Amino acid sequence: MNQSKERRILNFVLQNAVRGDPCSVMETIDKYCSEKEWAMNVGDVKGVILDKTVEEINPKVALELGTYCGYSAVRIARLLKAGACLLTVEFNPEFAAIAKQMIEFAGVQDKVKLLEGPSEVIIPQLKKKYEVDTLDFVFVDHWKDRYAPDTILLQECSLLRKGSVLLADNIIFPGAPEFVKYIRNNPRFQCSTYPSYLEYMKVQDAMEKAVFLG
Ligand SMILES: Oc1cc(-c2ccc(F)cc2)cc2cncnc12
Ligand SMILES: [Mg+2]
Repeated sequence: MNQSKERRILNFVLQNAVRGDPCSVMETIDKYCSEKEWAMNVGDVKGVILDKTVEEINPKVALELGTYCGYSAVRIARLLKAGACLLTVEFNPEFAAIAKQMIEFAGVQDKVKLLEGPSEVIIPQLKKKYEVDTLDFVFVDHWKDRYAPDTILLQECSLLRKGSVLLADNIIFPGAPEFVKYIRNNPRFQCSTYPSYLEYMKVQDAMEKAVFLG
């Protein structure tokens, strides 16, 4: 049975990156996906916006919606301080299996908890099953038509507190119009837009930062 693109990305990392070195893993994924096969990692350009947001917040508890191959999980986890953790949600079992190996190879597994399942099922479990109180940071990077409902669900599950920060990928391309409409017209969020480019492409994209006001 021929290999998936995600398996080819992982194999390229296993053969070319430095085990235990998150930056090496990120650089190797970016090299493969810009030179050989495009893939929907947040990438090295929007990744800097993600880095700066994580460094500014210095989250103790972070959530990622949409793990894919684990690129942004590695990217976020490498910046987390001792005792901080990232919960990352992936509903596709093949992607989750690849991401698990990617996260372990990068050596950030002690900071990352990979939760396999649909976000609408996992989010309501975070408090009781995963012992989350509130989330300091949420990276929204899964299916665009889940962005708005999951943001509402996070609020309904009391997972946001005054100052919690959401950062959403792809609000221009592929776009998340319902989410943008919801979040920018919601007085409980302070929004700002970060124009950028689609990963590995000369195509405009942007990230939306939304601070929950409580
Ligand atoms: O960053 C992303 C990019 C694209 C995407 C797909 C097709 C295309 F042509 C261009 C871009 C899809 C995504 C799905 N989930 C999370 N992130 C994504
Ligand atoms: Mg994305």
